[in-house]
Amino acid sequence: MANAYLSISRVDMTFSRGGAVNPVLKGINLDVPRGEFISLIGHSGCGKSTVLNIVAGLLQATSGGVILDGREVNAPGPDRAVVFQNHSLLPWLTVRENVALAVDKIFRGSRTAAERRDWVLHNLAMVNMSHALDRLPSEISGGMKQRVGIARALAMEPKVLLLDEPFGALDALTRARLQDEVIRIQAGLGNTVLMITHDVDEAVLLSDRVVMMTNGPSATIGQIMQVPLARPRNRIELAEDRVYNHCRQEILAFLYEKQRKVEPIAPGRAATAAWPGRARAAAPAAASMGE
Ligand SMILES: Nc1ncnc2c1ncn2[C@@H]1O[C@H](COP(=O)(O)OP(=O)(O)OP(=O)(O)O)[C@@H](O)[C@H]1O
Repeated sequence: MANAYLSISRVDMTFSRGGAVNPVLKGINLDVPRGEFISLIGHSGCGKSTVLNIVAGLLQATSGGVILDGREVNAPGPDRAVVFQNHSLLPWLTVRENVALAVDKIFRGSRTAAERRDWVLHNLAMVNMSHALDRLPSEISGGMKQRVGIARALAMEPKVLLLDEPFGALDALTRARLQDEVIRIQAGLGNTVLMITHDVDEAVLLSDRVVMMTNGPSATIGQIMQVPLARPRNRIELAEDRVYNHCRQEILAFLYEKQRKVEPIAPGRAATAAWPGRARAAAPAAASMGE
């Protein structure tokens, strides 16, 4: 793609340990223009985090590589901020200090102390955390911790924001509220985002494109779907929207029909099932769901 900002080219990844070889990714190609919001969806264990970690520079691909804004990625850097499912705030620092640590590290040479302080406050205000600046991570809820993690990532002004199931550990209502905040922030900032999710609605609601991965081993991109929904998006209005529901349907069909995942049943497991009377009836349904 001529206008690719982030380019993942011919990426293969094989993990080897003690003679065992695990070919996880095969031929991953993805070009992302600047400002695009991409979701990566696929069954558990197919290699989504491996893709994200390669883009983050935390893992080196076995072959192929990643180019971001014309430069090859081969180590972690401040141009790629990662938000993980479980917050990674330093427990002995307050909300404000956690964000300030990253801001000071990146902008010490280019912004004054007052500018950096204002920038920390601005980003925490953006995620509605101004009321808890001086609290420790242990004194705030899980959703608030994720907000601080998002503020910290945004404050770094990364070229690409990498979100690894950022709302995965939250209850449904908190998750919805945070998704709405990300929609609002994204409308203003237009970040380039690569987000891993297991949630079909989340993928459709937030993304410009949804990238669907095949099952491993040697997982690859099976399908890419454009989400032709105007922004800003409103979850309540979209619930009845024909295009929204078509997009949902397409992802569900990919995951549960084309990439139907059958978990292997260990020898002898069926016979020793906890509910012997129900084992035969329950097995097919359980086997069809990878996630
Ligand atoms: N550092 C590593 N060393 C060895 N194997 C790894 C490493 N990281 C991932 N794997 C293996 O690669 C495969 C893909 O893992 P990965 O975490 O990327 O999948 P995923 O799709 O993100 O899974 P989930 O949705 O459950 O988080 C798994 O078989 C996993 O065991």
